[in-house]
Amino acid sequence: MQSVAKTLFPMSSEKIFRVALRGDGLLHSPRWNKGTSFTEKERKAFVLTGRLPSRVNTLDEQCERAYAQLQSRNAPIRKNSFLRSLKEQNWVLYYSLLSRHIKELTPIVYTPTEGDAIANYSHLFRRSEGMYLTFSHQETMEEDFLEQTRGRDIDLIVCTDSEAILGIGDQGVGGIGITTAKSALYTLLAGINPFKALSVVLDVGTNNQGLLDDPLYVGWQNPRIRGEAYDKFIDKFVQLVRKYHPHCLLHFEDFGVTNAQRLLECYRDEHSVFNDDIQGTGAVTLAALMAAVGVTKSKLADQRYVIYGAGSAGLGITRQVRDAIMSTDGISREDANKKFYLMDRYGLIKASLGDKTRPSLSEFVRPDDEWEDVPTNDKGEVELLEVVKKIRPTVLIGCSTHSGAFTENVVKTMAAGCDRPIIFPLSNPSRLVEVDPKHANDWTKGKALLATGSPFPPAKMLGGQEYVIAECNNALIYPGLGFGSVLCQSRRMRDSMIIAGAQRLASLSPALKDPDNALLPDFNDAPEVNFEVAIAVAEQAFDDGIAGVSWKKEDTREKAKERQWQPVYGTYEYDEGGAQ
Ligand SMILES: NC(=O)c1ccc[n+]([C@@H]2O[C@H](COP(=O)([O-])OP(=O)(O)OC[C@H]3O[C@@H](n4cnc5c(N)ncnc54)[C@H](O)[C@@H]3O)[C@@H](O)[C@H]2O)c1
Ligand SMILES: O=C(O)C[C@H](O)C(=O)O
Ligand SMILES: [Mn+2]
Repeated sequence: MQSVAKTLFPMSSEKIFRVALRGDGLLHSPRWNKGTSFTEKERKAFVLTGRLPSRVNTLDEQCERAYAQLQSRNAPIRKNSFLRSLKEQNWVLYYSLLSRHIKELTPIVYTPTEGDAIANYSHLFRRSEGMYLTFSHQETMEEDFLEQTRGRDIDLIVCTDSEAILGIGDQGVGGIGITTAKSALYTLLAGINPFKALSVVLDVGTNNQGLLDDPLYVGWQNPRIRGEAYDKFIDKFVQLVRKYHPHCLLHFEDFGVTNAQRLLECYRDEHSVFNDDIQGTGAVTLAALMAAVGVTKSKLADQRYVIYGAGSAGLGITRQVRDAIMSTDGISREDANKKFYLMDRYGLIKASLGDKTRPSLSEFVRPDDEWEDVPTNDKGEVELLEVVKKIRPTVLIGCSTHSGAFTENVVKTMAAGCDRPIIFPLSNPSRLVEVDPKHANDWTKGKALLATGSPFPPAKMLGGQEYVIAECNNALIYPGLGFGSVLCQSRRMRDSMIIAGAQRLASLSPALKDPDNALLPDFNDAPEVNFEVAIAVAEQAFDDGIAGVSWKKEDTREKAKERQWQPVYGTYEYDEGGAQ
């Protein structure tokens, strides 16, 4: 695939906008501001002549200047704050710059750097972005919500309660940063109009002691609300979304493991809701696994899976792959369940763990008698090495936040038991990875099929050639899944739509053509890939009879192109009754 930004975002637009803002109001609106790109005619019409230096720049020139300014900052976190400030000033310039340097700049505005920005949110704070709905102010929730959404046709709402941000845990109000990052990627990679997207932090307090003790913390300094009061607060918010924006996609991000699955089940039959950590991660990992079994010329059903870290991502992956095994290989649910060995902080999930495991894991609990002959640690837990020795897994997936858990011994033992071990250390940010892919590659003499959650440099294969480490991050699929459902106004995000998206992504794997190539498409191609995913999702909604639009399935591709927001300047005409 060739450079995507060029095909998706042509560099000129004939669009004419009627705009009501003038002067400073216009220059301070990131939606409308063009900075030095306002034409002579616009400068006169919008009283900008004395407010701007005389030279009119093209968008290319603006991007060149902004890129040079960015390069003068060395630390990724400083680049992150520069780009945040650019987003506050001018959306077209921000997204245009990112789309020209996707692979270089995504890690700056998203994982891993955004993790550092979130962890330091209160200290780096300059300006608010998005919507802050706080438990202690819930009596004004509806007013607060309407204040920012009135008159806006919202397509997408990304929300978090910040309990499990990336792999860095409870981040309190700083979690707003993951919602704005996820939302930015919806625009960058799928063309969701940023004016139609909303980022929301549901501030229900925090159990992060560092934040509770920090005098500069900007969120609600109170222990996390739990139980019925929490459920009511979340429900109040969801019902507002349903009431005012019945067609929008509600994306849940980084909720804690005790709430994520529960909330998804609670609302998915009444609104288009999507949990990225469960469903997005499940879908992208399924696509990577489909590609990997294509390389090993086997089937998903032939594998023995060890899933290390049975939280939202671990269980989401397990269920997604289990469902695919059932539907593509015609195996019963019970038999498909048996192919998975789930592990968590108490070792292998087996029956005698009792209450230590969550009810949602019940289908995958291993019987105790299966493990009677296996040594345990002094707490009676079965550790990863023992599981690997006994099961001889062909697939080992990490989503535990346990950095370094896949030790040399574990990886070498696995490699001794199968020809091409499939090893996906998916924990983010990079420093939490279960094994550095370079080590996994060396310890398996280049035989491992690898994918990680954050970007890593290529490894060297035995013959000296480079092995590109696939970036198995949900960003390769969630923008497309979301855009697909928004496009066809399905009002539900069905499993069948997610599977259609995963299959489309798998069909784009470079490893299909060359087994030594990466398991997933390069991140530079993420816009094109997400576009294809969106088409597959919308077409599936038509097949399922739940597309809510008047056009026909055959028109999906064309409608998708029309619907995409592009980071290019239109032409403005002043109109008192125009857009603000
Ligand atoms: N690559 C991706 O697209 C992607 C997507 C989602 C999550 N993730 C990453 O996966 C990790 C988990 O995310 P999540 O949303 O599932 O979080 P989560 O909190 O729901 O789950 C983490 C699970 O790991 C378990 N765990 C913690 N320490 C462990 C240990 N030492 N050994 C075994 N298990 C342990 C926890 O008990 C919990 O069940 C994070 O690092 C996150 O960044 C990656
Ligand atoms: O945000 C990411 O990079 C992926 C994922 O949703 C995560 O929580 O790690
Ligand atoms: Mn996440």
